[in-house]
Amino acid sequence: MKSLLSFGCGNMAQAIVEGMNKSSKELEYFLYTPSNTRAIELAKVVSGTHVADLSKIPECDFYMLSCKPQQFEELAKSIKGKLKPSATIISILAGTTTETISKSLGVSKVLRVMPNTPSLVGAGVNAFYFTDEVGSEERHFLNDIFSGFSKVFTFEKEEEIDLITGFSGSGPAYIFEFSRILTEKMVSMGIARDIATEMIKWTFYGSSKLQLESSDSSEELRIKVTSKNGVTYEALEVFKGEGLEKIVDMAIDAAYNRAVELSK
Ligand SMILES: NC(=O)C1=CN([C@@H]2O[C@H](COP(=O)(O)OP(=O)(O)OC[C@H]3O[C@@H](n4cnc5c(N)ncnc54)[C@H](O)[C@@H]3O)[C@@H](O)[C@H]2O)C=CC1
Ligand SMILES: O=C(O)[C@@H]1CCC=N1
Repeated sequence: MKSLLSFGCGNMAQAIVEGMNKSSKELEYFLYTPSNTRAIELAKVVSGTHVADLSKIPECDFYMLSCKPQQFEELAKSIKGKLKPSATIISILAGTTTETISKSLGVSKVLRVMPNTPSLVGAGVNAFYFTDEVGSEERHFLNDIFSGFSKVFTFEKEEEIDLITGFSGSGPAYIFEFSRILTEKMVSMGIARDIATEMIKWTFYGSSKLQLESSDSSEELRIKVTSKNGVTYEALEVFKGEGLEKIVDMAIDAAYNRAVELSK
């Protein structure tokens, strides 16, 4: 059995570790957070081991960096030179490059991942970039483990990870925000909150399922909903008139610029 230690057990690490644990029994988990609480909680959920402090770090096959990019420097200082030398580092940090990780930790085998939170329910999207030093056996193992709870896309150019961050990494937040706005509008028009919440959730779920299972493009699927002189058309005209596409374009550029800023 291989082992993985996660440094940080926040929202994203929890989604990945729980996703892994549900889909595979090939890993033993070690969990660390500075304040202990969430590491203890996650250790219980995945029958793992809580690491109380960094004075003695267990020898593991994989170490996952799961703190915020801004917390990495502090983490790196506390773990440099204490990791099993043959281990592969998995980083989920937005922006932070494999070069920074390699230099800060004195390591060369790094998998940089851009995950997303639907990993928690087995429907994540994970983008991979490996440094050259990661061998094919580790690449296959990691690909299999992550594929158990997500769709894995491997990129050959590291810059592409920054590029896709504002799409698949941040994407769930856009969906949840759109979902929130629709739900609130429905409630304001008199529909009971619990009914509105369920109806919007199912509308998103059904639309995603249809999009995945249909051979139609998203545009064709949209056209099939939009009756001539009908209801949907009026709503879509407002989106068009108010510049929804431009707004999305600007938002994605802002996300990308931030990812690039974090990589410096
Ligand atoms: N939340 C998301 O949807 C996504 C997050 N990410 C990346 O995942 C990483 C974590 O994000 P979240 O889970 O959302 O943040 P979070 O704030 O929920 O979790 C951060 C975790 O790091 C721990 N931590 C803080 N300082 C530390 C230190 N010095 N050493 C070890 N652990 C430390 C915290 O205790 C906490 O458990 C970030 O780098 C982010 O860029 C990437 C894609 C999606
Ligand atoms: O907001 C962030 O910086 C991270 C990266 C993508 C999703 N969460």
